Amino acid sequence: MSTSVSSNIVSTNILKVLSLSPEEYRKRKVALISGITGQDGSYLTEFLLEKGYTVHGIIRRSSSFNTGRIEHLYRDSHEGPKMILHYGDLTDSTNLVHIISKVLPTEIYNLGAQSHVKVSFDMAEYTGNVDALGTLRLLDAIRTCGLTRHVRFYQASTSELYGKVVETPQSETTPFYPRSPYGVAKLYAYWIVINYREAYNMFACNGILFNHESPRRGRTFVTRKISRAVAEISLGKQECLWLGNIDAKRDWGHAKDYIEGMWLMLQQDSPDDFVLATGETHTVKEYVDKAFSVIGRTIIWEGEGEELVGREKDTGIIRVRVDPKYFRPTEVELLLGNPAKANKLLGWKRKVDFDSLVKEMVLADIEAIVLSVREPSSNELILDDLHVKLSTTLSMVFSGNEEMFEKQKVFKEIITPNFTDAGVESRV
Ligand SMILES: C[C@H]1O[C@H](OP(=O)(O)OP(=O)(O)OC[C@H]2O[C@@H](n3cnc4c(=O)[nH]c(N)nc43)[C@H](O)[C@@H]2O)[C@@H](O)[C@@H](O)C1=O
Repeated sequence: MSTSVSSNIVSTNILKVLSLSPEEYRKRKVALISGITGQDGSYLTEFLLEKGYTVHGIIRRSSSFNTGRIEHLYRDSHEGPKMILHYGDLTDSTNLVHIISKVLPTEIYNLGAQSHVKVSFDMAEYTGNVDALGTLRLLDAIRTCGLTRHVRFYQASTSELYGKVVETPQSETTPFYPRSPYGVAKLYAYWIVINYREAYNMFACNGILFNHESPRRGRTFVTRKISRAVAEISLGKQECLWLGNIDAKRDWGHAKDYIEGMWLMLQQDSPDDFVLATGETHTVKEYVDKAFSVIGRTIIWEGEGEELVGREKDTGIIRVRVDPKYFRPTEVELLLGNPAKANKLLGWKRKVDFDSLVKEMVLADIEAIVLSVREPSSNELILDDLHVKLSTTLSMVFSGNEEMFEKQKVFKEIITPNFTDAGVESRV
């Protein structure tokens, strides 16, 4: 199809939908997600598909695969796909206009960002371009397509806006004091959403989300870095974990719970901004302690500052050390959110508590390692050694827990054939 014919179809489509009332238009249930390949994007896609939406996602072109988290949702186009991916980028306005005019979404979730706080100090301009101006570009693309009255817009705002906090706990009325190029870029995005809401009467909301984690969290974020390391340590594949500021306090919830909150914001009668948080705060050190306790080990802390070490009680082995390279030029020391407004107006409440979150992440990482030993590249010796350590770890982790006991059986079924002589011969 030539470009001009395709453009004509796009404009005809827009004209058709503009004749619908916003209520009629919204009945189509079409979502567009930037950042669909990330942790939140993947959970949100599952959630919306379940609710009967057609989900479109914007993905950046990359020479390596970046769709691992949503691969399981992809169906062949001949089966009538419900998730459709488009190449695009928050730095490319023309492309955003084209995607929106083609997709004609009823809801847009702007989850795309350079989201790593430490990296934002190294890539400050890029972070501003994507996180701040990218939000403006999306909002303007909606206007360019004439869809301001039709589309509802969710902005992934963040507790990093509070930065050097001026009050605790932080709520929707707490003043902001961002402490990184990431936080500053998100501050622009927060205000441009409010400005477009007021200036053009758009249904646009900020979800001020505190840290939310899961087994799908990227491995450079501290919770996942720890859960992965603890899993590796339990299987004898790693000896020590190096961290930065382990006294930092965060309000950590489960990403799956927060996804529902995002959607709820767009289902209200009028647009507003909401904090989603657990109302609990924990230090990075507490996360480490809890993660090690999942594999039945206790960490004893010794020393201070950069000399601080975490020693395993039973063996005396140093399992945690501090590396200043992970420190940030300006740090956010404490975050603790007050989700009362979301509780009251959205009926939203987190379901997964801190202990369950840490446990799920550590177990998922153990599982991922177990499954990876099935790769043909593994060799017999490694498998043999791992089998002994794995059996010990599994018994400790799963003892006394009915639900986990079932999982242990599944793990054992998966790995056992790999470790028998015949299994190693035939499978590895
Ligand atoms: C809500 C907010 O949540 C996230 O931002 P973050 O809080 O910076 O997340 P993080 O897991 O990178 O750090 C948490 C804390 O842990 C400290 N920390 C210690 N040692 C290491 C360490 O080794 N690595 C990392 N990454 N952090 C460490 C670090 O200094 C910080 O105090 C993003 O999703 C962001 O997009 C967002 O919006």
